[in-house]
Amino acid sequence: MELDSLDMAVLAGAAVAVAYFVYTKFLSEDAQHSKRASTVTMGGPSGAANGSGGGAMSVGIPQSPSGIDDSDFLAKLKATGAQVAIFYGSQTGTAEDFSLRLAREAKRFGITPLVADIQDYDMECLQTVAKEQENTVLLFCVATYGEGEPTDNALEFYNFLKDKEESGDDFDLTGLKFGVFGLGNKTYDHFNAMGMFVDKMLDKLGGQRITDLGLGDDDANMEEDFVNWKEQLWPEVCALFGKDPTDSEISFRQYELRPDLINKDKIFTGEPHFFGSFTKQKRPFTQKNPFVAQVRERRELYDDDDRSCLHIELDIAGSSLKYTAGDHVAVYPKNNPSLVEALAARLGIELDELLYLKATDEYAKKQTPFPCACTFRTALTHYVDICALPGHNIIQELVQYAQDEEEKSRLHHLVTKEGRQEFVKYIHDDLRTVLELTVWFVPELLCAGFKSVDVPADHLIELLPRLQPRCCHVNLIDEKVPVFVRRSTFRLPSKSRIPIIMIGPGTGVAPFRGFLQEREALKAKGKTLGDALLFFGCQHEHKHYMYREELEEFLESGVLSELHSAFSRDQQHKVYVQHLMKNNAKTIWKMIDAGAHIYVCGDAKHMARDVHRALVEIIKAETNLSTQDAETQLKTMAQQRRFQQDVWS
Ligand SMILES: Cc1cc2nc3c(=O)[nH]c(=O)nc-3n(C[C@H](O)[C@H](O)[C@H](O)COP(=O)(O)O)c2cc1C
Repeated sequence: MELDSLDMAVLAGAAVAVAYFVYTKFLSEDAQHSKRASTVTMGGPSGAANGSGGGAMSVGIPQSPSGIDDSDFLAKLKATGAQVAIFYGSQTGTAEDFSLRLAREAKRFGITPLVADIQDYDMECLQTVAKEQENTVLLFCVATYGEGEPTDNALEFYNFLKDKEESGDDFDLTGLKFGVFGLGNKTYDHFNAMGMFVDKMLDKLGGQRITDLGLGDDDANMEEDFVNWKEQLWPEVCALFGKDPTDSEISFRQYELRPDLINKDKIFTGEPHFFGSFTKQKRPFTQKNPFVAQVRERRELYDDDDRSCLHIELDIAGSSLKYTAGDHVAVYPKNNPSLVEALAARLGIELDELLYLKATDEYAKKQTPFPCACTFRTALTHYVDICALPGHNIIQELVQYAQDEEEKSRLHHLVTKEGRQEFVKYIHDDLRTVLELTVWFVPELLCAGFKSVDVPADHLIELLPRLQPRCCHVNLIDEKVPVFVRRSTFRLPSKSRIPIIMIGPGTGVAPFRGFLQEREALKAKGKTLGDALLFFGCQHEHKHYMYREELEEFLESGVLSELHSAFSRDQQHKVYVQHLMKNNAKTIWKMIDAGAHIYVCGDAKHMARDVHRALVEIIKAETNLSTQDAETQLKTMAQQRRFQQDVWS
């Protein structure tokens, strides 16, 4: 069956099950692009699964062979002679990928880069760097999460800067040359809060901003924002080091093939970090060491030939994985085997051949782009995102491999200033993946593809972004999937008698199923339950009303007090959850007034905004407050964690 779009909700039943939701968009059965790396939500009452694992593991990514203390940034700068240091604060890899791209480009200009995970260094040394290394440029690529919070790896740096701000310490960064690119999404309330904060603080502490703060918006076009920012950045940096900013045509390889380093006893098979971790499972299970869970149940929730939404239960018995209702379960995806085969055929490689890619720079933090050695099949299946939309950097590198002059100039045009609009249309609007660009020879794409591009497999693999934990359709046919728990801040009130209002259309209902199961368990223990309202919505009642029976049972047992469902396409005028909320304005206000907690889960772009607007209107209408005051009230509720959102776009 060919699917236009696939929504998958994996939801929990008992303590051994987990829940997640996925959005994967298929361009076609064969050329698919994963539109959104959505995280995953735990369902079921909070819990843990006990048991024991076993076996030893070893680290797969070699450490720097330089012999210097890896946590001493100043020493590293001196040893490497780095002229530009690029720090990243990244959760799902985009900021890290951008940092690596900056490093590659620096090399192209003849400037020595150093890429650094922001959590790896003690930032107290920045003052000394400012004084002793006045020619060094520090760049920061930092993403924003949660309610304007830093990524996990940038938390310490954030606290460090906050501390400097509040303590008024004499921490002087005069002379420190810096530039910041923030990664965010405009559909969130706190757009790029972390990027803005880092930029503001470095300036406040005396640093010298060499280029304006860049604000990337992945709701619009992050790639374009990044390219625009770099266009201002490089002339400044090149001027500092006496380089020519137009002189960047030389290809630069970050990794080289090193068959001599292959140890036949240590061939990775897709493990994200530790050699042998898939076969010898040893607790604790984390992102680097996921638990390989058995798929226990898989069932279709929709009755629709065009769309699919799956309920999947995973067995986490014996894992000791702990979760609280509202947490997410992340899954390591795999690329579609038929796409891998097709790509291999195009690249002229034998999939079972072994591959070892080693950094050309011995000081590079990552000595291999992913665990090596492995087969080409493993690399293309588990480690690189073969369905990514190509950024400027990939196209720029492909130019040199185009055999046909016309194709060469068309490709080149896409990465020039004049070709900017065409790039956006050709790649982003039309969702054209690397595969389609260079490889895919289905007849209708022949004219669009660049079939003369003869790129070596190892170079393409080096350029492709690393496949990130999320969910992928291939998991649906797998019996086992590597998973780990991502903590969320989406939490039930500490006291069960506090009323709750849940708004979760579509797969946004997933965490609420977990909340209701949690309440059921609390009720069974004799706890008093406050009122609970659920606003659910879907297109068609008879096709997409997932978990209807279960929700009605919760209603019957009193675990759920009221269930309001909106079926947007079942009548002429579209009805959404926000309309039902307005119809129930008085009840909602009474509950808010009584201390209710409000939860919104699902689409950030339209639903969450409309629901936010509806709440403001309800508060306004029931209290006679001005719009501004009603908004302030909702903001205060958010600060008190009485208004929580888990949304994605
Ligand atoms: C759960 C979640 C929360 C987010 N919260 C915010 C936010 O508050 N403000 C913002 O500007 N962007 C927010 N974003 C968007 C990310 O910052 C953006 O996708 C970024 O590219 C991620 O970079 P990374 O892949 O390096 O982690 C959020 C994304 C997710 C998935």
